[in-house]
Order: sequence, then C-alpha cells, then structure tokens
Amino acid sequence: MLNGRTALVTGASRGIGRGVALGLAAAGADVAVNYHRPAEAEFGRDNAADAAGVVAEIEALGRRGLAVEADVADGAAVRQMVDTVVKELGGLDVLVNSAGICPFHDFLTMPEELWDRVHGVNLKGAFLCSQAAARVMVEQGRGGRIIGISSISALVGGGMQTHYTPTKAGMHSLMQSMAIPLGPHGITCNSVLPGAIATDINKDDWSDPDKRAYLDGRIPLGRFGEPDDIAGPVVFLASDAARYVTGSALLVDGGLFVNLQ
Ligand SMILES: NC(=O)C1=CN([C@@H]2O[C@H](COP(=O)(O)OP(=O)(O)OC[C@H]3O[C@@H](n4cnc5c(N)ncnc54)[C@H](O)[C@@H]3O)[C@@H](O)[C@H]2O)C=CC1
Ligand SMILES: C[C@H](O)[C@@H]1OC(=O)[C@H](O)[C@@H]1O
Repeated sequence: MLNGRTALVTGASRGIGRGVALGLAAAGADVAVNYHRPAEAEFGRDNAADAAGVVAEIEALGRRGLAVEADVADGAAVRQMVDTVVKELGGLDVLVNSAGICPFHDFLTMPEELWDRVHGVNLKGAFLCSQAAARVMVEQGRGGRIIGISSISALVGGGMQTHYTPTKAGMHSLMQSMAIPLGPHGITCNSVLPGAIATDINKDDWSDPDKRAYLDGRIPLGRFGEPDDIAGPVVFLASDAARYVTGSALLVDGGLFVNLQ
C-alpha cells in the first residue's frame, strides 16, 4: 500500500512509534526513526540503541531505515531532522507524530515547569514537526499524509493527567485545522486515538493491580492494546485508500470509550 513512499515517525525508538514504523515498512515505505537523547534515561532505556534496533528491523523487512536524533520540542533540531530525512531517503511523504510523554501528576501540586514540558513535547512538538514536513510536501508537489497520535484522552479526562489530556485534544484539533490550508496541496491530516496500549508510558500506572483490573474490565474486546494494533489504522490513513479522509479522528481502543455500563 505504501511502496515508493518515505515516512518519518517521531518517538519511534519504542512503543507505539516503533510499532507504527514497522507497520509502515511492512507496507512498503522507507522509514526514518526519530529518537531523542533525554537528560536522564527514560525507563532505563538507551534511545539511540533502541532506534538503531528499529532501523535494523526495518531493513530486515527489505526497506531503507534511518535513525534521526531530535528533541521534537526544539524547532531548529526538528528542521534539521526533516532536512536529513529528505537528503538521506530522497523525500518525505508521510509524517506520524507519535512522540509523547505522560508523567502522572496531581493537579493541585503540579509545577508549571511540568505543564510546559509536557506541552512542549506533545503539542508544540507535533506543530513543529508537522510544519517542517508540510513545507517539504508542498515543495514536492505530490501531496502527503500527516497523522497525529492523539488519544482516547482527547475525549475524556484523567485525574492525574490535567497537563496531558489537553495536549491530546490539541493534537486532534491541530490536525483538523491543518487539514484546511494543506488540503489544496493534497496533504491529508488525521488523528488516531489509541485507548489503553501496553507501553512504557503506562508502566508505572499499570503496576497498580486495581487500576489494571479496572481498565481491563472496561474493554469489550477483552485485552489491552498492543503497538501493532495502532499500526494498521495508521497505514490505512497513510495510504491511497484514505485519499478522501482528512480532518478525521479514528478511535482505536477495543471499545474502552463506549463501555460506560
Ligand atoms: N500507550 C497508551 O496507552 C497511549 C499512548 N498514546 C500516545 O502514543 C504516543 C506514544 O506513546 P507510547 O508509545 O505509549 O509511549 P512510550 O513512552 O513507549 O514512547 C514514547 C516515545 O516518545 C519519545 N519521546 C519522548 N520525548 C521526546 C522528545 N522530546 N523528542 C522526541 N521523542 C521523544 C520517547 O523516547 C519514546 O520513543 C504518545 O503521543 C502518547 O500520548 C495515546 C493513547 C494511549
Ligand atoms: C498515559 C496513559 O496511561 C495512556 O496514554 C493515554 O493517552 C491514555 O490515557 C492511556 O491510558
């Protein structure tokens, strides 16, 4: 479905970003894997090594892969990253904004700096990457696809996520508004809204057996999601099959949202 296309996935060293990157490669795309070097290791991981591993998996699928380092909240680094992707892989057709953080925190004691950090990565980062990618796509003149990994949390609240859920609602709103100026260029902009997907972002929160049991009991399909469950919907939105889909949201949550009682 994506033969001959080139994609960039942000935050693709692990989790949903990695799953999406591999799904895009399996569908025929060459894929750039964005990673960043945080001040302190995230979940004890080596992001550069993890990103190199994802590139090796992409190459094992017969596609070209490229690891590109950039903090998505840093505009100059983002623009340099996009330039590198175009130079090394020959163009850019698909951008998936997956980079994101969600350190759970109480609202009343939340420091302003944490709000700024979460918004910088999750929302400003998506704006910076989308703007840099769209500039290339417009110049290329062959259309394009921009996909934001929003969340079920764009639709409902989280008591320990008052800094986070607005960024997920904002991700979807950003895609909706970008769809308007980019439509005449054949560039579609859509959101995917995952539910509860087993990745590092949830590792601490789901270590509470009661929380895990609560969520598990609310999912009609009877299991937590995996990153692979997000790859297929993203491949669809990135493909020609979704050529008339823009400004839309695709909820991918196993039924979690609708199952109130
Ligand atoms: N896991 C879940 O249940 C859900 C996750 N999401 C969203 O999915 C996206 C991916 O999250 P997960 O894969 O679950 O988490 P994860 O923690 O496994 O992966 C997050 C990725 O973003 C990268 N990242 C963090 N800060 C960055 C920065 N400044 N620059 C570049 N990369 C950065 C991390 O290094 C990592 O590769 C996030 O946007 C999150 O909000 C949405 C709904 C549910
Ligand atoms: C971090 C959360 O546990 C995860 O990310 C989201 O967007 C949803 O709230 C998931 O539960």
